[in-house]
Amino acid sequence: MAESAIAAAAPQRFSKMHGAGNDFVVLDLRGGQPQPDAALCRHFADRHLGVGCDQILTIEDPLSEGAVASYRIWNSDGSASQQCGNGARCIAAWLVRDGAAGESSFAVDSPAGRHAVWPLGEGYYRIDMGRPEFDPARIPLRGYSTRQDQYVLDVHDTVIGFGAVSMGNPHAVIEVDDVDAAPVETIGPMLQSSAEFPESANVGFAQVIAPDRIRLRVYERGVGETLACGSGACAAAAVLMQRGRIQREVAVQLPGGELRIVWPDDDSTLSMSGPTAFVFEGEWNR
Ligand SMILES: N[C@@H](CCC[C@H](N)C(=O)O)C(=O)O
Repeated sequence: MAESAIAAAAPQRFSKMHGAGNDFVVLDLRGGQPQPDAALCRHFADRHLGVGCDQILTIEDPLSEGAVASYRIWNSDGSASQQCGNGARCIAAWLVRDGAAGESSFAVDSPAGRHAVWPLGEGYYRIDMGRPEFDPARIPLRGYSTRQDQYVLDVHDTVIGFGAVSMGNPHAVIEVDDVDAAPVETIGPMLQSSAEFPESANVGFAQVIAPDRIRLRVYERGVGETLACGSGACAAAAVLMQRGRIQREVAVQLPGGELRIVWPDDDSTLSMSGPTAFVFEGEWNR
């Protein structure tokens, strides 16, 4: 395994956090410290040989005027993502604990853009996740020139109907009758590897429980099924709101916890609220 610059500059302090069970190793790289390479990310994420996490989040200097910091997202397989909803809340909590941000609203930058953050108290945060992007070219979803409420693909003789949206990162959303019985481990990787998703996708399985409540499981790109996916919750809510299946404010029940999504209308941005938790602090000495 290749040694990266960050591994050489040991010890590297980190925070272990989670948001609704989606867990993270958080590295403070402000001041221009080097990024971990893909091999080091995989090592951090390894649940037997490393710390164990779904994603590595790196906190860096702000990219836009007035933002407190920026962050990047690395999946457990070492691949980079543009967005992480649960991660955004954890970054916000980390910055508040650090003193870089206060208890009033502030802004952070991600690869997907700038996000307003509202501390809600008791570890809860609301994040402005931007406008859902349904244009197939921008998801990206190949083979379609116009957006559709429902796409239908035949992948290895399995017909899959799904909605598609970008929350900064690509998502497919499949509505199911019973989320407990959803074929997450088979259809998830199948759809991810289809040629129509050139950058793969996070695949959500959503069950409508009531007009203001859904259940959701997500097979994440670069990870597999996680206990919660914040951007996946936003994506599922946006797709089902667009179809008129649910109200514009909805609770999303995930295996690891509950998130609240509000998208007042198609022209507004969508916000996500939910919990954060610090698990432990550590030093990486390899
Ligand atoms: N768990 C995250 C999403 C993390 C990135 C995703 N796996 C991707 O590759 O796009 C969330 O809470 O949004």
